[in-house]
Amino acid sequence: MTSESGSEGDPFKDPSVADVQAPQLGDIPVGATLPVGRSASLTLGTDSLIVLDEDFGESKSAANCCGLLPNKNKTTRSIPFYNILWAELSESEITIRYARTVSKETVRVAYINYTMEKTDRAFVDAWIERLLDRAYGASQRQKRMKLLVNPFGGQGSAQKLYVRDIEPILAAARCEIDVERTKYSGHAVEIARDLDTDAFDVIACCSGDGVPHEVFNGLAKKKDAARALTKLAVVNLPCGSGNAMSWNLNGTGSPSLAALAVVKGLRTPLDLISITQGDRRTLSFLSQAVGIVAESDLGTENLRWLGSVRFTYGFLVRLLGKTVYPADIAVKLEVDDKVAIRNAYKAESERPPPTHDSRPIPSPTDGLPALKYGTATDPLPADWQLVPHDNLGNFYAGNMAYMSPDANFFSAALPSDGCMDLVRIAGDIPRKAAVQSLLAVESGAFYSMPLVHYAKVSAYRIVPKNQAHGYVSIDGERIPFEPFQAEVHRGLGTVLSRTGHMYEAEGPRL
Ligand SMILES: Nc1ncnc2c1ncn2[C@@H]1O[C@H](COP(=O)(O)OP(=O)(O)OP(=O)(O)O)[C@@H](O)[C@H]1O
Repeated sequence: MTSESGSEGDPFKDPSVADVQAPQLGDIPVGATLPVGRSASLTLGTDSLIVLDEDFGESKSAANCCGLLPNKNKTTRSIPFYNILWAELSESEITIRYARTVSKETVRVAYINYTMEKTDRAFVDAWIERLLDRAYGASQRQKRMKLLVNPFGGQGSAQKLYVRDIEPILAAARCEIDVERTKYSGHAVEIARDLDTDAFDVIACCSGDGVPHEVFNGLAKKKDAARALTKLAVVNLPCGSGNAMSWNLNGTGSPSLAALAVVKGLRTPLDLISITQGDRRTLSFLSQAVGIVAESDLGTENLRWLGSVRFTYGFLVRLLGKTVYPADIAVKLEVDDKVAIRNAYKAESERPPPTHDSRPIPSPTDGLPALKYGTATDPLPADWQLVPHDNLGNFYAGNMAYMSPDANFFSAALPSDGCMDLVRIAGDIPRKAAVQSLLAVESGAFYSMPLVHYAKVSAYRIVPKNQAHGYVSIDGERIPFEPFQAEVHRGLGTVLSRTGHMYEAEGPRL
C-alpha cells in the first residue's frame, strides 16, 4: 500500500508554503517563464511545458537534469501538459514529474529537477499552481483510489503489470492508493459493498471487465447505493484478457497509458442497466448477449487453447451453420432510425465537453432506483409487445462502443443517453452476407449494413424459446438461460473518461 496524501510526513511539502501569500493565478499567463539555474528556464507554452537548458548537452549531472532523453544537439524540449503528473518545490529544488513516452504503447515516469539559486517562493508556488492547472484542467488532482488487483487476471500477469506499469504513474501523480488483491470470484462485490463511500474517489480495477462488473454490483448492494454509484468512479486498468472498458474510456489497452488516462480522467456519468431474472436483479455496464455472440464466447471454453482466435472460430462455425436462436422479444423503443441515431451521436460529439459533473449527489438513504417496468416475471407493460423472432441469429445490447479492441460493435453508443444500443441480426441470412457482417465490424461498416437492425432502446424483455439449453451473457459473465428483462438507469454510475461525455470511439458511418 502506498499512502501519500496530506501534508503530514510528506517529504515533498515545504511547511512554509502555506504561510506565503502567493500571487493570483492570473498573474501567471501563458508564456510565463520560470528561470531555473544559471542557464535554464521553464516556460508554460500553449499545450506543453517548454524546457530550455543550455547546459543540457554538456552537463548531464543528476542534480541538474534527470529523466529527459539525452540529446546533445537540442537544448529545448517540450512536455505535453497531458503528460505532466506533478510539480513541487521543496527548499530550493523544483521537481516536475511526467509520463515520458518510450514507445507507442508505453509511458514511464521521468522527472526534471533543478536547484534554484534565488527563489521567489511566492512566484514559484503560483507558477507551479498554474502548471498543475494546465496539466489537470477539470480533472481532480491526487485522486484517492481503492485499487483492486485480480492476481489471476490476464493469465496471471495483472500483479506484474500493476507493479511495473501502473503504480509508478499513480504514485508520481501523488494519488493516494489503497491496494487490495481479490482472493476469490465475487470478492470484489464484497469489497465494493463494504467500502466507505466517502473515503475514496475512484475504484480502480487492475483486471479485465469481470472485476468492474463485480464492483458496480457491490456498490449496488450498499444502503447508499445511488450515492456510492455517483460519488465513486469505477475504472479499468487493463490487465485482463477482455478490457473493453479501458478501450472505451481510456482509449487504450496499455496499462501505463491507461494509468495516465485515469490520472487525467474526467468524471463521466454512465448509464447502468438493471437485469432482472426470476427474483434476481444485477447491474450491467457493458453488454448483454443472447445467441451467437454469447455462445461463441461462453460456449467455447473447451477451446481456450486457441487463445483469442477462439471467439472468431466459434462465431464462424455458427455463422456458416446458419444457427438460429428463437426468442420472443419486447422492447421499449426510443429511436429506430439509423440516420436519426447517427445525427444524435454527431450532435453530442460536437457539444463542448462539460466543465464539471452536474449531477446532484443523492442522499445517504437513496438505494438503487426503483424498477419502472417491474421484472421479467411481471405482466408485460401495456405499450410493449412481445414479437416472435423465430429466426434470430444475434441479439446483442451494448452500453459501450468497443466490445474488444477491433470491434466497435455499437458505434452510436454514448455513456449517458439513457439508452442501450440494440443490434439484431437474423440467423438465416446468406452465408456470404453473414461473413461480410463479421468483417464489417472491424472495418467500421457494420452500422450501415442493411441486414443489421440497430435501435436505441431504454428497456426490453427477451424470452428464449424452443431450445433446451443456451447462453446468456451479461458483461461477459454467464447467467441462467431463462427469460430476462433489462431497464436503463440514466447516468446512475460514474466512470472517468478523457472527454467527460464520449467514448474513445469513431461514431457511426452511414
Ligand atoms: N483471486 C481470484 N481467484 C479466482 N477468481 C477471481 C479472483 N479474483 C477475481 N476473480 C474472478 O476473475 C474473473 C475474471 O476477472 P477479470 O476481470 O480480471 O478478467 P477477464 O478479462 O474477465 O478474464 P481473465 O481472467 O481471462 O483475464 C472475475 O469475474 C472475478 O470473479
